[in-house]
Amino acid sequence: MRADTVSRAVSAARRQFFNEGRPPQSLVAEPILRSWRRCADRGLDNQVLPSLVPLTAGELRQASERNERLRRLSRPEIESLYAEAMQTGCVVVLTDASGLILESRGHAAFASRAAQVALHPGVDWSETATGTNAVGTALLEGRPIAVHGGEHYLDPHGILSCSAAPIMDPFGHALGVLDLSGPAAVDHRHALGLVRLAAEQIEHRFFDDGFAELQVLRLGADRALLGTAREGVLVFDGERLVAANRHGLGLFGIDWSALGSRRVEELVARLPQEAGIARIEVTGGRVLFGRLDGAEAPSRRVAGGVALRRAPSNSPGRLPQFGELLLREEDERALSRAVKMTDAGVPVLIQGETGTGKEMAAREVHRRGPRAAGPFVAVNCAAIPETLIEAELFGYEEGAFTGARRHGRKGLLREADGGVLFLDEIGDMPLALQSRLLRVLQDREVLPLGAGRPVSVDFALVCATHRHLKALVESGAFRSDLYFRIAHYTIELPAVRDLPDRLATVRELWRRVAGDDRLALTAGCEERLAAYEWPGNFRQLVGVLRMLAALAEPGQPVGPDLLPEEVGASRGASDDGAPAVASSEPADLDAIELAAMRRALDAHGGNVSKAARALGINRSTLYRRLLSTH
Ligand SMILES: Nc1ncnc2c1ncn2[C@@H]1O[C@H](COP(=O)(O)OP(=O)(O)OP(=O)(O)O)[C@@H](O)[C@H]1O
Repeated sequence: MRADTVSRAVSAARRQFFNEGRPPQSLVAEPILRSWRRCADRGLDNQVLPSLVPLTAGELRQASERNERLRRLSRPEIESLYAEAMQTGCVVVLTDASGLILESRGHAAFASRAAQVALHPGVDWSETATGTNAVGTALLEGRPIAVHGGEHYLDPHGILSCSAAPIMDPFGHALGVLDLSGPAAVDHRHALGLVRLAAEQIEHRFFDDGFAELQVLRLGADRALLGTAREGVLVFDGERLVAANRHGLGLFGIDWSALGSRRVEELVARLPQEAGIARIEVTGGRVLFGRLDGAEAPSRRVAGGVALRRAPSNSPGRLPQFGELLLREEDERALSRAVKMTDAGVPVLIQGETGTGKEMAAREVHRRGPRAAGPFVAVNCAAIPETLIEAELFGYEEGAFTGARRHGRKGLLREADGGVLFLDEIGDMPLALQSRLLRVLQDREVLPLGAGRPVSVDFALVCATHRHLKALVESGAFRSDLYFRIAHYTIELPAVRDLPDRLATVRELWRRVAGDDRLALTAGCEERLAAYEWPGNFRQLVGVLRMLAALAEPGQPVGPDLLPEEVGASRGASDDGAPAVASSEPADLDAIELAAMRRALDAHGGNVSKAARALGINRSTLYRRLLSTH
């Protein structure tokens, strides 16, 4: 009903704007209208999907390499949004600073529909290229934005509903955009809040390294915020403010243009002199809680920050662990043996359902083995288009085929020389390529396309699959000789539902994810998490825990009412009597979002502009959300 009203308003707005050439006052939010105007001024035709040529796989890889830090720091949030995307039929998208899609993961059914409008890696989603859309418009507006259905400039994009948040570095430059996109017909009202929180988490991670020589002041109106992504962070080089996160700037009502010019004394009366958390007087006589880490406070660094956020890695009574992986003891032993196997040149095959940690295990085997100083080259055999996989793996010489790069390409097998080659989803490798791979493994030589002579290679091989490889061999879909070549030593990673003590697993993962003793799960919430079957295994479980940590109110235990519906319903037992949210509080994400908006409004005396600013959304969005809930 509400969605109908909104989409009727948007249809009327489109009619007025595109057919009658007049501005649709108040029928769409201001940023959308601004964006429509920009597109119209550029002469973009709203009825035609422009032909967007995606980057080649090689060019995309180069773009990914250029954005390696962004991708690395975004990985945990992409994992948790991926879990969300799988549950809500969406895809999660990461772009670079220009709007080029670097990664897109999520629900296969929607991903293929999205691909019809070129929402896939290698395509430019800047506003200039694709008209009003969440990614491009968030980049231009410099803030999170949702663009639903007909709010997109191009008619064919009406099938999409997208929420995006720019990821800003500590100096105020956009590094990329995180986006959740799904079908327009489905109401994704909590998506914007989730991407905004995820972007904040990523931005916060940029302060974990790179500022060792400087003074890093962490501030919050509530001491429970310190150490979380919601703390304000200000970095001083001597007296001068040189970097900050948006919460830090927001506390003083300034923006990134203040970097380089503001001095310490213009912001705080006095930096803390003692280790640990102190009360700090800031401009205007306000008192905040703060902590100083940094060059001139080495003892403070030890006593203060890092320990608050990172739980000690050697706490007593820990579960068996291989690197970051939580495992059964027998799996830990099996993985230690795998390190010896790769050392001895024996290929290792890791089997397990999706999200059981196959890639993490392979990386750890590389990290612990004698080839740790060499490269780790991961190839997802299911993700590379069949037509490209040969060139990608084996490389080619200059001029080998039309469209080949000028100087040829080395190929991933040769890139892995001296290190570990990880062939993920090996069960999906086309049969013809299986023969070529087998030859490489036998001869330890690669023959690039168009090359006269083979080139010798030396890598350790780790393969992984979620498929039952033996059954594929029996059905003829996988070569038996290749199977016997790669499956000398096989490890089967367990599904979460098969772990011996799921409660202990949930607790240990929560300890890592929350990283803070002040964020606790209620016993009822823990029980439901332990009782659920977790079809997406650790990936899904970690994703849900990250979502809970992001939604948690500091100082309040997290109850089962914040759990996704299917997880919350996993057990009929009553809660432990210590619910995170009082029983009068709402029970789903939309309602939680609404409660957060109401609280923000209360906190700002009903001033919508201030409340919207505090929530990181624009005023008209806040109005729209509040009005749509009546
Ligand atoms: N055993 C584990 N202990 C802790 N976290 C885990 C474990 N396994 C997986 N994870 C979490 O799940 C995420 C996904 O892991 P990974 O990519 O290694 O799984 P996978 O089995 O290779 O999945 P897929 O088959 O879908 O590619 C990791 O980033 C991590 O957060």
